[in-house]
Amino acid sequence: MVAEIIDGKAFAATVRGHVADHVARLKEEHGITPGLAVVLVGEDPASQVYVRSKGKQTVEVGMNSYEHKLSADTPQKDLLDLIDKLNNDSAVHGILVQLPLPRHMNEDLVINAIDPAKDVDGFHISNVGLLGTGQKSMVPCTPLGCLMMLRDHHGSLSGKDAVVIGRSNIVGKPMAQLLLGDSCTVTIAHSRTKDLPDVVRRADIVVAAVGRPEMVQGDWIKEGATVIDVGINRIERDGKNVLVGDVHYESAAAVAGAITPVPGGVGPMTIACLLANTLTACCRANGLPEPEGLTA
Ligand SMILES: NC(=O)C1=CN([C@@H]2O[C@H](COP(=O)(O)OP(=O)(O)OC[C@H]3O[C@@H](n4cnc5c(N)ncnc54)[C@H](OP(=O)(O)O)[C@@H]3O)[C@@H](O)[C@H]2O)C=CC1
Ligand SMILES: Nc1nc(=O)c2c([nH]1)NC[C@@H]1CN(c3ccc(C(=O)N[C@@H](CCC(=O)O)C(=O)O)cc3)C=[N+]21
Ligand SMILES: [Mg+2]
Repeated sequence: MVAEIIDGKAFAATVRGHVADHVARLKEEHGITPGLAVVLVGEDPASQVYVRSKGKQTVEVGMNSYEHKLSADTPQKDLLDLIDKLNNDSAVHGILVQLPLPRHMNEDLVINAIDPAKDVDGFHISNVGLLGTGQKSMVPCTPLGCLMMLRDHHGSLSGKDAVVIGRSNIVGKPMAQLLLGDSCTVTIAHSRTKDLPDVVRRADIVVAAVGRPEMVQGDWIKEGATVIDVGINRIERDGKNVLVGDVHYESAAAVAGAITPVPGGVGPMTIACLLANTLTACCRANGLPEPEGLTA
């Protein structure tokens, strides 16, 4: 079997197109422009790259982008004051604080200081609780992007065996909740899982969110399974810096039914879903109907 390549880059462009259309209508009919504030603390080069492309794409879909860059040694109190200001700024509909934060900061405390209605990452405990109980919430962007690609590829996910590798609060756990919501039988694997290859072999859907370059091998994959590779790992190969996923692409693509590439898979969908969430937050804040097909 040669896997179908799930083109996240193209899908993301389509999602951004829907967002841009809706934003244009909001402006025309209501004079409202959605605004996204992105806060970056410190100078991590990878984070700077993401923040730049988020800002660029925000403007491209017609939204306002507000970037706040704080130095790595900023006191936590100053960050909390900034979040308070953004919470109370009616031009700001979405707030994203880029993670990870410097070590002297308490990530849970900072995230939970964001107004849950503006928490476009979906990391606030209120949104986590709403998602876990099947209530309307802000859904984390990376898992939402994965879900959109899976629904697009399969139609219904009902009854499928899904394995999520990784149990982080930002990817693995919310991904598992979304798959459960679509009636998959969900297994969450992690570093203490016994015989991971054997667990993965049972899955119709594999979502890899581990942070270990090319760990998932082709001979772990059931023939015809769908493989979603969330991993973003920068490694050196033949003297060059390259980006690889958590899945060994070549061997997995030889057995899978469908697979997302890295780059060009989950990453672009994550940013498209951030814009979708910002639009959703703006519509909710103004009591207007939400865009269709852009939420879980
Ligand atoms: N494309 C995108 O938009 C995004 C990509 N990412 C990428 O996704 C990956 C995961 O990110 P994140 O969830 O934040 O990572 P974390 O480091 O927070 O979590 C990694 C998870 O993988 C598990 N794990 C580690 N080693 C193994 C192993 N050998 N076998 C099985 N499980 C293992 C850990 O288990 P345990 O809990 O037991 O330690 C943990 O649950 C990274 O490559 C990251 O860069 C992240 C966010 C967005
Ligand atoms: N509060 C917060 N929210 C996040 O959503 C968040 C975060 N912090 N911290 C870091 C991770 C990582 N992340 C990515 C987003 C896009 C790509 C992306 O677009 N990747 C491109 C390649 C980009 C490149 O070449 O480096 C691709 O996969 O094709 C990757 C990774 C969001 N994250
Ligand atoms: Mg983490």
